[in-house]
Amino acid sequence: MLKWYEKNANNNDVVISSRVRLARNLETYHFPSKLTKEIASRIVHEVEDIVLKASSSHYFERMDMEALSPLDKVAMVERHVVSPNFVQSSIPTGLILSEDESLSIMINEEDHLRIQSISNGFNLEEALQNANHIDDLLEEKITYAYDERMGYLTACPTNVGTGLRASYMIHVPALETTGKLQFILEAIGKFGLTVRGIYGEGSQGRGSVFQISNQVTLGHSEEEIIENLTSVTNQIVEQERSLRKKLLSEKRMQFEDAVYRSYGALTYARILSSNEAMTLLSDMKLGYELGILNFEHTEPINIYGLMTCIQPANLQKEMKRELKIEERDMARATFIRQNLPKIKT
Ligand SMILES: Nc1ncnc2c1ncn2[C@@H]1O[C@H](COP(=O)(O)OP(=O)(O)OP(=O)(O)O)[C@@H](O)[C@H]1O
Repeated sequence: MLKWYEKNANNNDVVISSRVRLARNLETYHFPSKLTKEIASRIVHEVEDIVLKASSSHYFERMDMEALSPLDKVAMVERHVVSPNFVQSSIPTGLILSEDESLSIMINEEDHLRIQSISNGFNLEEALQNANHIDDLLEEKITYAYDERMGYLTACPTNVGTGLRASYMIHVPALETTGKLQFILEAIGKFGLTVRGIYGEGSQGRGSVFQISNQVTLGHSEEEIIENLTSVTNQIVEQERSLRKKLLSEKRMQFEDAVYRSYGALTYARILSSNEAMTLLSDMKLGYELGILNFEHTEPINIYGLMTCIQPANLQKEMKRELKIEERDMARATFIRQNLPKIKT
């Protein structure tokens, strides 16, 4: 089965994916930071039992976190399945994952439960629906830590209330190169939103990929949070699209030159770091979406899928062995050459 990021989606020229995550805790236990290993392990088994026994339209698998190699764990972080903190946890953790990796439940991350649902493209409704489905399923069997006045209780006060963080992963090369993204970053806090790098909190944007999400969960309903985020994201999408058109009409030759140079480097380079590859693939994605690059493939081209496969740990998994940095950069260039769609001449 294809992973969510390998599938093609409509309407994903700017919004690559939509994510909802719900933070939940079990009423009868301390938050994870105060748990003994024994209790943490009990929670893992309790939750796994409930989810795996419940009839569900999605196929779930229980991942044995202790059996996974460090490389497997980092590869999962790169694929946005788990957070970096989760794979470094000092207490027993659990992970339940759907086959296409769009749905996951992290057990004993910062909260007992982190339910995550990702949808390809601009589709937060679907992500919310799927997350709520798992939430309802768990709530039938588990009593959550909940306060009538405050809502869901969580380890970090910023998650109290709905426990919901909604986000869009966006590709905004035109806003970034013209410096306009900086203004957006400065203004966005007023709307209760934040922009983070490609791997969430504390990470940098790479290949002009960022994430925009709600900062506060208290005092607003799920619908309000999503409506606010979607309306601001719509404005960003419109600005990015009109800036792309403007750049293309005012500087077409420079634009085409930059796109073809990047495609040329991807086609012929023998050594590529992941940062450089991300920048070149970002140019290629932009050139493809603006109709500068026309590929032989009749099917839509999924460039974000390629961006994921060339990340250090996923590349090593693809090569089925551990590689030193220099070997990795060579393997990345070869992998890209072999998987790059051909342009029509
Ligand atoms: N729209 C999205 N599509 C795919 N992955 C996403 C999206 N938004 C966030 N992620 C991924 O989810 C993970 C967690 O992101 P982030 O740190 O922002 O969130 P969080 O779960 O809300 O955690 P915390 O509450 O601890 O800040 C990261 O790997 C991030 O890349």
